[in-house]
Amino acid sequence: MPRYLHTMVRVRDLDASIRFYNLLGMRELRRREVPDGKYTLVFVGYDDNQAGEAEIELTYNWGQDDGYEVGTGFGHFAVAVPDVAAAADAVRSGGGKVTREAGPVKFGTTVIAFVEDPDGYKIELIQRG
Ligand SMILES: C[C@@H](O)C(=O)SC[C@H](NC(=O)CC[C@H](N)C(=O)O)C(=O)NCC(=O)O
Ligand code: NI
Repeated sequence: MPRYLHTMVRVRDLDASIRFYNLLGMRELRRREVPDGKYTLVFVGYDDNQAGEAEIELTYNWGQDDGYEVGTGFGHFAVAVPDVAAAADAVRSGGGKVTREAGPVKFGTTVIAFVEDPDGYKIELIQRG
């Protein structure tokens, strides 16, 4: 049965990105240095990473520090949290960016919020459980 494994994004500063994803309760699951390709991969996800749980593959191209264009096509990653407002506050107190405060989704009822990682990739927080 095929499984969705990860989404890869290019980042400017691995430590800053990992610190941000730590604010969402994720941690560095594994890292792969590729000297021949001059890049490093860091996979972040949740501690209780069950088989099939999606991960984010942070790719750092050595020396590529001036950023990438996120573009208008990319929307967001989504993370389920028990309390969106509390999760958004945790991001804010940790120095992360909250771009849309907790509240019912437009035209709907599910409580969501949006936060942004250091490279401008958006993460939707969805209230679940
Ligand atoms: C179901 C949940 O995972 C969503 O992402 S719905 C969030 C909603 N999405 C859109 O409006 C998509 C269409 C929009 N024109 C776009 O291109 O992004 C959303 O972002 N709502 C905004 C809000 O503040 O509720
Ligand atoms: Ni969504």
